[in-house]
Amino acid sequence: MDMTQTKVPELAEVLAENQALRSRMAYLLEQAERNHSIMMRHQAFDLDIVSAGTFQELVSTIFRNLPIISSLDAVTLTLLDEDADIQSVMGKLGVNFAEFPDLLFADSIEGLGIDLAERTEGAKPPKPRLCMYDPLRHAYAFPSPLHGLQSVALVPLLRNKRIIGSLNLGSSDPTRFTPSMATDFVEHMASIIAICLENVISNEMLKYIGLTDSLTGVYNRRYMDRRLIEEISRARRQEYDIAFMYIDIDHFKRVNDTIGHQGGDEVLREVASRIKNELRLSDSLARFGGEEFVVLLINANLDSAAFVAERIRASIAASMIDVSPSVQISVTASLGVACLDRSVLDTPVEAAAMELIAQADAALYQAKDGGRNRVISYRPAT
Ligand SMILES: Nc1nc2c(ncn2[C@@H]2O[C@H](COP(=O)(O)OP(=O)(O)OP(=O)(O)O)[C@@H](O)[C@H]2O)c(=O)[nH]1
Repeated sequence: MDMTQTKVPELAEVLAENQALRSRMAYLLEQAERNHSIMMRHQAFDLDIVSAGTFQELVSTIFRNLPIISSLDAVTLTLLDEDADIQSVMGKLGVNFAEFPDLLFADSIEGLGIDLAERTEGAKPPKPRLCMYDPLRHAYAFPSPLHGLQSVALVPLLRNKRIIGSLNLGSSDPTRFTPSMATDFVEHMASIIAICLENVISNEMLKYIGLTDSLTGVYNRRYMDRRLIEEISRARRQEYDIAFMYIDIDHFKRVNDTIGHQGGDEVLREVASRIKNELRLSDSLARFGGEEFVVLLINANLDSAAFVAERIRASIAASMIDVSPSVQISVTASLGVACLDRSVLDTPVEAAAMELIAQADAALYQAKDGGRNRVISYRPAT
């Protein structure tokens, strides 16, 4: 009997084993390549969101890229916004929420996509919840779910163990998110998203505070000076009219003397609100300091600006202002209106802005001089 033959495997066996190893290797290689490509895509995504400079940019990047790089069928983002500050400030900074139907806001932690019953007890931060999609339980996270949603991951967005929102991922594959799966990857992704969100929100809030008047909530002089330059350049390019209005409360010193400084502050707030009610969304209102307000009107010639000014004057004078339950006061205001002269194109924009402000101021002076509680339009001497 030939002993060597029993020890040496058949050639066919070796070939089969070799083939199996090769295909196993090819599979592992393919997996490694796939994982590498996923990792690269996620790294690119991380870079994109880290470099987003504004809230709008960050949110658009998340909604545009995350479904693609993670092969998801649904992505929604819920932000905890108890006093609606985020919505209010972002709205004022020009974020159009209609563009982001998957951006949701919750006024309490219960309104997030996180199942409170499942939240980890004690000081430990809540963990992501991966499970089958349930239209009832997940209605908060997916208010308008796509047809065929099967499994979801509700991932808390945490900053220093504080919940700031929830990232909600959905798939039409029932095995994509299951309770037994490891959650490190989604947790890591959510932590980067949470940092980015907190950064842009704080930056936008700071930006907003620097451009608004803390007493009345309307814009301040810094904002208006900047805006005026932008709008004059645009109005010149696109050939439309812009008008500028100065509004000064009459005898405001007397108001303060009669009802006190705090009462005066209340009057300023109410006057700001009455002016705002008469404006279009495209117009902007700022407090230039003291009892002076200014309005920049887009697409308005001198006559239409004077018409709006008259409405503002009437609304301020129309009814008493409730300073407190027992104190009411009646105030009037004088208004000066001027329109940008678009025929003069050789003046630098900054000089044109100063000129426009000065013209409205001169008209206001005439309104004061003429007896107050009136509107005067600036008409250049011909
Ligand atoms: N309550 C309050 N008063 C302010 C504020 N800023 C300025 N004032 C007051 O506004 C008053 C402005 O008075 P004046 O500039 O003399 O003008 P006026 O009394 O309104 O008289 P005319 O403008 O000529 O009608 C001053 O008494 C300031 O102290 C503020 O933030 N709050």
